[in-house]
Amino acid sequence: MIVQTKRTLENQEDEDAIFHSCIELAAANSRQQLLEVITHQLKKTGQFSTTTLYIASEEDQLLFDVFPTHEINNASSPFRPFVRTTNFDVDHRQFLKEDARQQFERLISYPLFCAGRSIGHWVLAYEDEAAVPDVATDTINFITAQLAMATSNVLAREAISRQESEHRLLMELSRAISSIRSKNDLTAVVNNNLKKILDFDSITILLLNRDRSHNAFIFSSGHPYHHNKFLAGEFIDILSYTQNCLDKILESDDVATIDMDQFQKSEICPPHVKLEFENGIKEKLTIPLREDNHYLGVFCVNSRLKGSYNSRDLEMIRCIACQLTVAVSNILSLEEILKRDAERKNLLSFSNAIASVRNKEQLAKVLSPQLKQLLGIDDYVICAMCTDKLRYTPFVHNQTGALIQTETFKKMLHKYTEVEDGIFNTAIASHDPIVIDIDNWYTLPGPPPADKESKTIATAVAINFREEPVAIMIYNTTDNYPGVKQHQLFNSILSQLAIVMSHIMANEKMTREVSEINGFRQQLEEEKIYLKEEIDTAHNYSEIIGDSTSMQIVFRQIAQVAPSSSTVLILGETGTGKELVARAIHNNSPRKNKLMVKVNCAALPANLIESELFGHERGSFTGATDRRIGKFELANGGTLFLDEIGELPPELQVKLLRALQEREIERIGGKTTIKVDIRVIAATNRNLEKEMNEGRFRSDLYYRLNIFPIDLPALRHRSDDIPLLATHFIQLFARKAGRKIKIISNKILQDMMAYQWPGNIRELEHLLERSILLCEGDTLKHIHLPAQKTQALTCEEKNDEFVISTMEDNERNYILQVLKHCKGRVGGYMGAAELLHVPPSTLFSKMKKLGIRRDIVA
Ligand SMILES: Nc1ncnc2c1ncn2[C@@H]1O[C@H](COP(=O)(O)OP(=O)(O)OP(=O)(O)O)[C@@H](O)[C@H]1O
Repeated sequence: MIVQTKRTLENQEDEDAIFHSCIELAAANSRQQLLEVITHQLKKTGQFSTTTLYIASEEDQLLFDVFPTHEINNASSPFRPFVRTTNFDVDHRQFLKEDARQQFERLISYPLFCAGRSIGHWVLAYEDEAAVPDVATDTINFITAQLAMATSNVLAREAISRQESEHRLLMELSRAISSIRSKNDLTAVVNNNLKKILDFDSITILLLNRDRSHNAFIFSSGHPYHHNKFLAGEFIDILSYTQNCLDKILESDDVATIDMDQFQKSEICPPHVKLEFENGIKEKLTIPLREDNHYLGVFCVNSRLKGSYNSRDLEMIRCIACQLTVAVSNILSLEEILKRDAERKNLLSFSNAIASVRNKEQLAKVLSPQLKQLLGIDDYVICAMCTDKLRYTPFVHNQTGALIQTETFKKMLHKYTEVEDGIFNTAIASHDPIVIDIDNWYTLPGPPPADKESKTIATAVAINFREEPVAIMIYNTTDNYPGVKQHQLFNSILSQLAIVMSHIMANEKMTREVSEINGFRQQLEEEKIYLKEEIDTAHNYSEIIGDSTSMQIVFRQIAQVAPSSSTVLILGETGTGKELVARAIHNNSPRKNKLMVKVNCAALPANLIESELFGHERGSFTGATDRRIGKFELANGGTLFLDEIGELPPELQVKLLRALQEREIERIGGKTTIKVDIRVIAATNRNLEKEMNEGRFRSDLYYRLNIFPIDLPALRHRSDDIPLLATHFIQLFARKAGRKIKIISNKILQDMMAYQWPGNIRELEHLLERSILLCEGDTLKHIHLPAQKTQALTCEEKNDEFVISTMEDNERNYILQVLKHCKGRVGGYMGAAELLHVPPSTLFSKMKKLGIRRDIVA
């Protein structure tokens, strides 16, 4: 109900004034103009002392307050409680301050309606009750309607202009944000642009990386952090934002208002927020910066006043947060790009640095500064799995690292450790670096010892390269594990490292193998020289001289056994020609194009015979610096001549027996058996049967060897061969000495035939060689038979002289004798060819060569 006025308008002048005022009201563009019309024009009509216009906006906003004693302040306005009522008939003065209450006797309130909606009240204050005019209701309605419309117009204009301004500022912000490239740029925008749009005391922007493992803060210039002497720069990088606090903020997903009085008491309140509180911040508004499903950060507005932000401000904060999200996303992406770029550069520099590395020493030299520079790693040991795949051992380490210099670490650098030690195997199984718990460290069986005093912490990372795992153990004394922050770079570096290590390992293996091959080559060279000498020697004795019946038997046996691969046992006193016979068997066998390898079982120390026979692997015994193949392998495809077999130690007799039975051998220290195809010829001057009976020679080996025995007669038992042998050796040594000795006295010959020859043909050979050297003239008149057996003879008589003839002559004469004996028959039963053990065709060609005609003989 509208309060009735006491006085009525009396004349037309007043009506004109009201009409005029209303026209002016309609034309008012601003509060100022509106105020002027009310105070100057309408005052004439209302004759009030002062007036107030309340607008019932959402926030009960006071539009005008022209009370001289009151500040324009929403909170303190005396009419604030009534603006939502359409009228009030209470004694308004009770709401006035003391001085105002005394000043005004009457307050009249007129409701203002616009488009059917109450928009506020027009309150008139009168100092004197009597001064209240008596205005007609129509007139009052007319004026309030005009005033409501004018006020509504001004409010609409203001709203438009405010929106325009906000729009302009947001555009500016948007422009500024679009040019943000770094945290520094963002800080500048926060400081320069936000203040124009929003009223605040300070701003905090929290930036989160994807896994929220660390975050950075950007503080506006008014923030107390800028006054903290420990913190320099516009933003800081800290980990102190407790996860709980962060989760709580992000949970809201919209603007959340935090009462700092309460929050600073809670456990989850981070230190910098406490600092804000201590610096007078009473209210904090937070809103997450979210892009799709990722939280990029949090935007915080800090205020020293509580409840100072209205819904329009909150909308503005949301709007700013949207823009900041774009900026933060750009910053993080750009940082990621720059980080990747830097990592690529670092990786490239790392690749270049280690590209030329060829060995461990070079690797350590290059690696240590690189790991320090790129990842901040000081003390590290890189371990590689051994070839047995059961153990691992340090491969390369920082030789100048402080921790590694300690005695405990030095010891572990030469250790082999089981792969299943709880560290290496765990590191291999894990895709990520594993951090080793220092307390468990001591309970594990094999890991490198840690220095408990230095509080060492180890990080182990493993990588596989071509199924060869290598692990890097990094030691440090802080819990800021190197490599964690630059995980990707770390992994890339490790992958490259693994490649280089595998190259080094391959190089080392190759060098080892090359040296082994060189060893073999050298060995083969030696073998070649040895064999050449053997062959040269063999060639000297390629002819077995002897015509005695016993030698005929030997020849026959050689011819019988040679074509087969049967084992032959040659028995006979020393110097009877056992080796010569062995070589004859080999040269007449299908194996003649391969080697006949001789092993003198008596000439080697017992401990070397095995290696000599079967070979050995590198490192299989002290002194085995290289791999060496044995005589069995060397003779593969040919003949193995085991001279002096009777001297073989019993333990080797077993091994030899096995090798002969299995036809395969095993190198000393070797893990595999090697098949060999050899023919064995053994020889001894001992009575092997007696040796066997007396237990010095294994019976099984004896029977294995005694498959085809050839018994060589002692020279004293075939003395009729002495002239032939003497002729052969005199010719040989005379030629060698460049002499022409053709004649030997019959006396000497008879003495020689009477001599026992304990050294057999070798003794004869040496005696004649010496005698020829001492002989003067072309007749051998003296030989030096051992005195106790015989005496030196001097043969004076010419008719006693033994005429030396050539082999050819001897051969011719002998064939002639045989042909005579066979009555000129060459082939067939009991023909000369059969008696001489040669094919008839061979004998024919021989006869042709020697100029023997059958018919002459017959
Ligand atoms: N029938 C032979 N004709 C020519 N030379 C022979 C004959 N028999 C042996 N010799 C020579 O006698 C020397 C000794 O021969 P060989 O080494 O073969 O005897 P051995 O029985 O093997 O001796 P040892 O038992 O001492 O090893 C050699 O120089 C060899 O050429």
